[in-house]
Amino acid sequence: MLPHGLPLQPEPIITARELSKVYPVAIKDPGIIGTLRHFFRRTYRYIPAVQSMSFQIQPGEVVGFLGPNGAGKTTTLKMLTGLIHPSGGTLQVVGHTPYRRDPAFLQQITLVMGQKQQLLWDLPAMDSLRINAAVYEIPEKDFQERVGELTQLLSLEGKLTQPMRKLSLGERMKAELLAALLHRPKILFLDEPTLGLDVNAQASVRQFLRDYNRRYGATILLTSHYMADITALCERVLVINTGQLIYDGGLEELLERFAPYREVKLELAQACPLAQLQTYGEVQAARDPMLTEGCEVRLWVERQTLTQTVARLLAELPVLDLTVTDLPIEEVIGRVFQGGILTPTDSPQDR
Ligand SMILES: Nc1ncnc2c1ncn2[C@@H]1O[C@H](COP(=O)(O)OP(=O)(O)OP(=O)(O)O)[C@@H](O)[C@H]1O
Repeated sequence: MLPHGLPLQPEPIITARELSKVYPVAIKDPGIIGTLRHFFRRTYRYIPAVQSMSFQIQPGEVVGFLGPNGAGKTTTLKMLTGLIHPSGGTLQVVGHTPYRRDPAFLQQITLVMGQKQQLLWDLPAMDSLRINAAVYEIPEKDFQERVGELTQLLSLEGKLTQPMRKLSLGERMKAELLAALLHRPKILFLDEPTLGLDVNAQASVRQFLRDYNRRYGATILLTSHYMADITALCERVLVINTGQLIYDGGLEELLERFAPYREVKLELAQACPLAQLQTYGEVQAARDPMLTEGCEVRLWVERQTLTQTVARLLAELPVLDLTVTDLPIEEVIGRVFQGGILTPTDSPQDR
């Protein structure tokens, strides 16, 4: 505790300052002349994948990385884990500079990529786990204990002795997680950990990650295109667009600030002209092909005027049924990406 009674703020486990990555890509003109020219004198185009990104993460946090395709999420994870060298800025992860790849650093982190496997396809997972145990110098007793515990947490009983190719996609992903956690890392970097899994398998991976975070206080940084992963696991999100950090803060706050609408679903006794519907709110005609001849309408109405608008709808239109719901989270995030609603400094920390 500090002298004035405030709890001591722990040291951040990750600190990125002005982090950048530019990929040089060689340009080759088509044809034999282009090939020859390319051979003797290369010209490059530079892709700014990550631009001047600064953030800190505290031990035990679960943080979601959100962004559309090509935003720079994987590039950031690769820099955080030391797989690639930043082009600019500084980075400290558990007190280390990642790209030096010190063994003491590697002992404390793990990276799981949903589209890449580390366990060998034709071998039972247990054989690969033994190799990992040797690499990380895990004593036999600890190995047995950890495999037992993780097997139970992941419901993988009886699966580790079968060749990987005989396991389901979900079981393979869980075995990958088990292998990635055998050395008890303090930070988990997860790139699309539920990619391609069915809803049940996704839910069980999520549940596992939540339990693991609580049990060991592990810090988790994850990217996912499934919003359910983010809402179930992350209180805080970093939103990246075209390599820039455009939001750093609470997920709830992001939704509150950038979804100032609610969806009003109407069933009308008879069709109503579009022009009139537009006086009540934003008509989601694209989502309702029946709009022109049918009687079902979806409107996005500003929260502030919701009560008056609903009263007007009921008074002025032949309403059979009316429901009000929050916008689906995917819609909100999609709007944040598309609309440039945020600017690079528009995050709660800056206000
Ligand atoms: N090795 C590379 N060489 C050149 N450009 C690259 C390389 N890797 C990524 N890029 C480019 O950098 C940008 C960021 O890519 P990155 O893979 O980090 O995005 P992402 O947010 O993870 O996307 P996704 O959600 O599709 O996985 C993209 O424009 C991509 O084409």
